[in-house]
Amino acid sequence: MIGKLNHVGVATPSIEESVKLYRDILGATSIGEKFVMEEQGVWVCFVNLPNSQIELIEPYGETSPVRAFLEKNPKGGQHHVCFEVENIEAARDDLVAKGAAVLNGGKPRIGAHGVPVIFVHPKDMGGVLVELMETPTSHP
Ligand SMILES: C[C@@H](C(=O)O)C(=O)SCCNC(=O)CCNC(=O)[C@H](O)C(C)(C)COP(=O)(O)OP(=O)(O)OC[C@H]1O[C@@H](n2cnc3c(N)ncnc32)[C@H](O)[C@@H]1OP(=O)(O)O
Ligand SMILES: [Co+2]
Repeated sequence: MIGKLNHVGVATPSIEESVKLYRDILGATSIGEKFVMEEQGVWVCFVNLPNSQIELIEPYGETSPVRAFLEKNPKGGQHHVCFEVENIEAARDDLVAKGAAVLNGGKPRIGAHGVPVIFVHPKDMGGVLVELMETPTSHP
């Protein structure tokens, strides 16, 4: 069912500080502007790589889903992996039928690429928070 790895989410207490690591230490040359995703409760900034992206995420608002993660991991860390799927509802239905816990009641939200996304609880994915997003080109 899953297709390309779209991005790896990295939680950070400061996008500005993380950008310095990817730019100055690892030499990333294409880094986008920081923007807010209010509904998702995060600030987002993409580090663009030839074959994928690192999605830097910083909490936005009191109810941000990243807050608890940063309390446990104050310096930040790898937070989720995101795979592309052709159809988000079909993917969701398939996962639910297989007994996986799809977060937000299984209701897709619009993600940072402007396409619907869902998340699978890490307890059902061997400790890895998995995001699925509809392939951008397959979406009108
Ligand atoms: C913009 C968008 C995009 O790309 O388009 C994004 O990515 S937004 C990315 C940010 N948005 C999201 O993450 C939305 C989905 N995430 C969530 O709803 C939440 O963060 C949960 C994954 C349900 C975790 O919530 P919460 O911390 O309250 O934990 P919980 O009580 O349900 O479960 C706790 C157990 O899960 C573990 N746990 C929590 N976050 C984890 C993570 N990121 N990776 C691996 N394990 C994780 C805890 O250590 C704990 O393990 P133990 O029980 O062993 O101690
Ligand atoms: Co993401």
